[in-house]
Amino acid sequence: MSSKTIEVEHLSKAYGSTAAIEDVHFSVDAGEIIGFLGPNGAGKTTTMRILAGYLPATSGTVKIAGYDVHRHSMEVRRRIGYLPEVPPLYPDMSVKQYLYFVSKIKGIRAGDRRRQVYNAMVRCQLIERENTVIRQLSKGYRQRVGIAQAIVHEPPVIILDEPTVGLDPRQIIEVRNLIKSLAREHTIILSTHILPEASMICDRVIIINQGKVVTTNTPQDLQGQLEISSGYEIELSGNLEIVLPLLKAIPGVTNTILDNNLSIEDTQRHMLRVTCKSTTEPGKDIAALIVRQGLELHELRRTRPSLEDVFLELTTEEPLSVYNQ
Ligand SMILES: Nc1ncnc2c1ncn2[C@@H]1O[C@H](COP(=O)(O)OP(=O)(O)OP(=O)(O)O)[C@@H](O)[C@H]1O
Repeated sequence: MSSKTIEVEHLSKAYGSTAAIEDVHFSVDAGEIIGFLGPNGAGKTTTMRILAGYLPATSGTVKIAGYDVHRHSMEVRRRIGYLPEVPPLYPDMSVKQYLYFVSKIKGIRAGDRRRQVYNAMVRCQLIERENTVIRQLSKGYRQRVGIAQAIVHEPPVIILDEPTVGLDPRQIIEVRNLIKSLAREHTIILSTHILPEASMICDRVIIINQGKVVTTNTPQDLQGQLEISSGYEIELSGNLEIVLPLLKAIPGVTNTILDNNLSIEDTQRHMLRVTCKSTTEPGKDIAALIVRQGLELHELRRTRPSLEDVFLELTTEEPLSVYNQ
């Protein structure tokens, strides 16, 4: 049996003539926490539902702990906890009643229910609200109940679809902390359209756009992927011919890119982009060189890569950068 806890291969789903996802593939190791990140309509919910066994794929396979979700759906359901976008709560039940109810339909043995419901409530910090009727709970607490129902049968894999959507900032922090606390004992895959959320919680991020996986990487490496954003934007006038090679020779500088589109011919003003290694700060040397060579420096602005840049570069059809090499 493979050491991968989740294996997704060539997964596609079409709704009529709409291809929601196409040839999606990735794998997740035991204990990993993976972010499935993409803009609205990217295919996150479709993928989560197929993984959880709630939606048949058009083609491709998903294995959870070695079991095919389609052919061994009962084995798979025992091993996953699923929080859909809208948690399946019964508003008239108390938290405890609801979790007992769920534990029963999930097939937990009668003798184990009390302990497992209690554990789920402890882990989701629900003990103080165990007798509160669900309709009286805040959205943040309701989401905790949603997570408690996903973990009550102690599954090794948890699938969370947009777990912080619709919560206020304080509740978002609480739910994120709760998810992180679960990561030690579970393999978690969560979908989100919020990039900082993925980078804060996850070991790895899978970016999906228009139904296709665009990249899979750690948040740190994703950041490094867009070196072009690290550098300086410089507005200057004068003769660039001599200065460009000298700029390239400054330690730390990796490239100079002249933005011809923004150059203003008649005033001899140029927009220049100088990229540099993200660990270096050659701004002072760049400015000194420009001035020393007799050019006029109008503006020098530091630009740093952010995960947002990476995300937008990867998921926006028009390239963000207007700079042509
Ligand atoms: N039941 C359906 N019938 C037809 N098309 C659908 C259906 N469900 C989803 N789609 C389409 O499939 C694509 C992927 O949708 P999906 O809900 O999986 O994306 P998502 O990334 O979860 O987006 P969101 O965050 O907006 O829910 C979209 O183009 C969507 O319009």
